[in-house]
Amino acid sequence: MADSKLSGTTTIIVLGASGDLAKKKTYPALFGLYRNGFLPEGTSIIGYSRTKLNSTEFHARITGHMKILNDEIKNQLSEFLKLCTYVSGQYDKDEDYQKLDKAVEKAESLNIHEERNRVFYMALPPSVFVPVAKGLKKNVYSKKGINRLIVEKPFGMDLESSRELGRALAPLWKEEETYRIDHYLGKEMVKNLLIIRFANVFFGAIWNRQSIANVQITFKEKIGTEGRGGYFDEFGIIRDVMQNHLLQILSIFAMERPLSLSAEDVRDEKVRVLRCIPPVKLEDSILGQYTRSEDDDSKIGYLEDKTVPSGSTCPTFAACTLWVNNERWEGVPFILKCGKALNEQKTEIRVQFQDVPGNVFKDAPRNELVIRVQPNEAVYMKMTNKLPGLSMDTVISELDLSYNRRFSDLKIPDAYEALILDVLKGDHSNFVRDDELDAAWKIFTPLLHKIDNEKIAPQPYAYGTRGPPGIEEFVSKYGFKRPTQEYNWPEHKINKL
Ligand SMILES: NC(=O)C1=CN([C@@H]2O[C@H](COP(=O)(O)OP(=O)(O)OC[C@H]3O[C@@H](n4cnc5c(N)ncnc54)[C@H](OP(=O)(O)O)[C@@H]3O)[C@@H](O)[C@H]2O)C=CC1
Ligand SMILES: O=C1O[C@H](COP(=O)(O)O)[C@@H](O)[C@H](O)[C@H]1O
Repeated sequence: MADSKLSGTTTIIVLGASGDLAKKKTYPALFGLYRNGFLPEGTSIIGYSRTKLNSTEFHARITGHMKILNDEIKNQLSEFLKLCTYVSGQYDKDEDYQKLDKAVEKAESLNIHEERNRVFYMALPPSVFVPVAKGLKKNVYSKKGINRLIVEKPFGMDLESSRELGRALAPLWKEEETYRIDHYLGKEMVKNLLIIRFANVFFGAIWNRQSIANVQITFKEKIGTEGRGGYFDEFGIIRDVMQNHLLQILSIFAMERPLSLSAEDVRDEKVRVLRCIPPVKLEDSILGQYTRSEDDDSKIGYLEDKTVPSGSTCPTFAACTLWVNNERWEGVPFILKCGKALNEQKTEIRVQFQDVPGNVFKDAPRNELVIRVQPNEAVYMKMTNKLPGLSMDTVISELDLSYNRRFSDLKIPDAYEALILDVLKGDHSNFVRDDELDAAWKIFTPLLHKIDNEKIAPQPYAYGTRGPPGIEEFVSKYGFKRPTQEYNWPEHKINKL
């Protein structure tokens, strides 16, 4: 039952409905599902948070980030808003939750179905996860249907706090009722990884230490922590992005073939590979913190942000090399890099293959497979080709699967849309299991404690650059080789015309 598709009356309750995540991600995703007919018939959506808002104010808030491109969408939105109501209340008061329960019952009474399912989405800061999970279980839990609880990251600050959170939630919500979101698992290209790897015989054959020299998983953002400095400073870039999003990508990239595509089989393999990774060492890491831009005065340094504590040593950039000690990967460096206030926005996996053995050509650079998660989803393989003409000169070219050309008529769903739909279907495959979380924290906790306790000074880098100056040397230390030949991607020329 717990893993089945919801039917009957379904109420989605968004806790923290007045907040940033709810307005930027949760409600736009729910609207996307509504427009595409993916919400179960008779769904109601009830927002709950402390702020007192009337219905007009609430609707204005949750629609602020929705793209209303034409009249059809405008009409759909006004129908969608009829499903969305709001209740204000505290996170630690039984009587407020009972008020919420009454509102849910009222919405349910409009439907004839016996079964009454409730999906609770905690778009909340972690400090209130436990009181809210308790209040909901005690006062709002459905006795006549299925209950599901969606929990946002961060799941703790380190191994111990994550276990503590787990111990507090476990007696209230069963593992099969809990959906821990890592929204990168809902991204199209991350979901595609399983298919690229296990449905293509040629990739299957070279996915190992014999062919692959190194793997880089990179997350870059152009914006800094503007306005979020207070929150960010407690966590830093490793907890914000690397320990979750990048490690999730690594685990799917490196895991063995699952027995089946069932959630437990997939997650068993992810856990198994995570357990082969020893804790990251400080010597295998480089930390950075951005300073003022050299050419744009509006781009201030991290420490100049008024929400950041003065003298903070919080890293806004990190590169860490992980080792997967198993038969497939021993000796292959997995370089995870992430940072804010950098030169570009992108998330990609760059697989660099070994040198050509016994090479007879003057300049045959390494092959690379690039899986670009965002923006402009693409899979391309950089290969060496004969330069057309009378010589035997070589040129770097590409086998290119650019989604905007190949799948131009298909829409790539938003990650949150895909994940909320999975919750409605009862599919846990793209959610983080408790033992997976534990294994992920074990890899990063010793390093995080060292950074926090010893206040390891990050290297400064200017806003809008590629990161700390040492990054080049860092990646080349792990065997990454930049080609000596210039590489021109034809689209660059087209864009310049
Ligand atoms: N389908 C498509 O959309 C395709 C697009 N292209 C485009 O062609 C261009 C070149 O492709 P590609 O070679 O894959 O990517 P890049 O040249 O952007 O990056 C290649 C590697 O070199 C590093 N690097 C980039 N600039 C520097 C620098 N100045 N100094 C040192 N290291 C650097 C990058 O590191 P880091 O990531 O850390 O910056 C990355 O690891 C890109 O813009 C790419 O998007 C190519 C093929 C297909
Ligand atoms: O979880 C987080 O992710 C976002 C980046 O998400 P994306 O889908 O826009 O790539 C990041 O900005 C934020 O700091 C982090 O908490």
